[in-house]
Amino acid sequence: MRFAILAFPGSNCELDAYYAVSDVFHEEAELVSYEADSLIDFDAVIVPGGFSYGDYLRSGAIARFAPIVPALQQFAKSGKPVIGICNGFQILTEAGLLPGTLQKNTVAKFVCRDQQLVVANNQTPFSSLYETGAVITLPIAHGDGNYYCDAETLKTLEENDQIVFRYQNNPNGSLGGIAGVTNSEGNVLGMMPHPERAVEKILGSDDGVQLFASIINFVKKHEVVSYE
Ligand SMILES: NC(=O)CC[C@H](N)C(=O)O
Repeated sequence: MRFAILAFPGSNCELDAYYAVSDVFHEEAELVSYEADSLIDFDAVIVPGGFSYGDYLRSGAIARFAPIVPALQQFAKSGKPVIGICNGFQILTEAGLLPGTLQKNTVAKFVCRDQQLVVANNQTPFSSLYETGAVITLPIAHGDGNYYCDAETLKTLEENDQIVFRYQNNPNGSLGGIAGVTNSEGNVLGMMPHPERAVEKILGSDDGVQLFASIINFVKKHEVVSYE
């Protein structure tokens, strides 16, 4: 299968994602410029972390207008998996592909450390190989990771089982300790922690392995929806 890994000016985690997919999982990966206008022939898209456009205005707020974004929106509509990690999550909320927004951490600091998470839902293309309720460790590294949405949206997220990961010992003030959510269709995930930095024991954790393996399983098990 083929992963597209988007690269915006200021992205800095695209090579980590590329390494995880190609060297650890031996799947095809291609870096796709923010200036491209098509995602035809890809099976999954990773919107990686970083500081797109210097995080000016708001994290992700400028990237949302990049030429690749209409193709990303169309790709997401086709039902194929899209994962936004950290700045990628911020871009997906700004692009209207995920509910809610990411505000400044309540501690008003950039927080960079290993973080325990609870897998809140394993019935998604991104989490099927975890047990629901499992506690996993992934690194976090963000200044704007404080997830917020209005009360009605939170109710919908809970009723539809769209919350995939929650923090233990909430590091950033996120509503309900939310660390990762999907769209209502379940094929777009945004998460602040970095699974691509936790794919080998030597990195301190390999708890991100099941996440990528879940995506690969999902694509290989399902007939690929044709993309127009
Ligand atoms: N690692 C990242 O992607 C950083 C995300 C974002 N720019 C922040 O600091 O909140």
